[in-house]
Amino acid sequence: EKLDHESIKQIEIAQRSFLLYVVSNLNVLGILPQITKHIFRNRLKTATALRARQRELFVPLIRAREEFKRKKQQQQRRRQNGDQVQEDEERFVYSYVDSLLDMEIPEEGGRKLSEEEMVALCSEFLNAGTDTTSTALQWIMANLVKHQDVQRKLAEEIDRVAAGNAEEEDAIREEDLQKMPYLKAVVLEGLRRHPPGHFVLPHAVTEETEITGYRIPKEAAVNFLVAEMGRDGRVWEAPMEFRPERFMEGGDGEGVDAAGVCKGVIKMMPFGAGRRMCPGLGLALLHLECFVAHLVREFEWLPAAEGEEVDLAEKPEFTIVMKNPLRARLVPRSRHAA
Ligand code: HEM
Repeated sequence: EKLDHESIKQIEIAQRSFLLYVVSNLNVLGILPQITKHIFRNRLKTATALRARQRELFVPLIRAREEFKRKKQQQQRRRQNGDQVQEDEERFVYSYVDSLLDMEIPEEGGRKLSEEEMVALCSEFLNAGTDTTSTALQWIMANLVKHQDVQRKLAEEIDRVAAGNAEEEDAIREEDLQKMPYLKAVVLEGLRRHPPGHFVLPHAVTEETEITGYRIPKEAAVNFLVAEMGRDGRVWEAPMEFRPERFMEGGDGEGVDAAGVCKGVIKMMPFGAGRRMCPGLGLALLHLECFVAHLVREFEWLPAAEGEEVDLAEKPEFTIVMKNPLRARLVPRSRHAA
């Protein structure tokens, strides 16, 4: 909140450059790394330079936070000792960086994280929490442009629920979102049809195991066909069609929860499953519902030009993005005209 626009822009550039470079150039180092790290040493050099830029941007912020935290802790100790402490205006809200500063690694003698490790974790956290959500949002809005009937039905639901809000209150409240089942269905359908990740992060088994006749060797990389699961014709009717109604009463997705599970069966898994499932699931759904509700409440989303079709072709980046990014014509909804 306190960073100026330019500093945020710099972080955005550093994050995006790092992410795109690593995804398209460093995967090869996973194969025989002892050899490939020499053959592709220039790629490693570029990635190291991109990481150095992140360090340059993040370390001052991490140190400033550490200092602020120390000051707050001192104030608290003095207050506990009965001293008069001048209240400063800034509240202390426990943040992700605070959790990194507090962390101790029991397996390594309780040592703290190094700055280098904190930079890497901040970078992963920022990418995990932004690229995924913005990709999902773009796919959902693209489908709303393509399916005007769905958009109309959604706009009606939003208006109906938000109608009771005070005139000057522009924002849709979090509790309003709970009363919008069709909005939830639109978001779930977006995640089913276009999961931002077509795979989860690679997993491995700690011991050799057998699953339905397949031997999984110890430490072999295991992954899941996330996108295929959501598009499986044996589970979903007309799986390639965007039909939020399927998540409503009587549909083939009725009862499917945010994690993609219905009565103990995993029908889709855009957030992964099990212990390493996405920890940001709740926040992501809240963001998506909140953004979609506001975007649809404020504007009518129309094709960019008469007869222009929305192209649903995919392109792999860090997530699977729209090959041709969404172009749309936005018309303010009439409630503003009054
Ligand atoms: C639509 C939005 C999102 C989708 C589709 C998504 C999806 C995923 C998936 C598929 C995984 C891998 C799970 C696995 O390997 O089994 C994952 C991991 C992760 N996600 Fe998300 N995610 C989203 C939003 C977020 C947000 C908002 C945050 C943080 C604020 C976040 C933080 C993380 C982190 C830290 C991990 C790694 C967890 C671990 O390795 O234990 N994600 N996410």
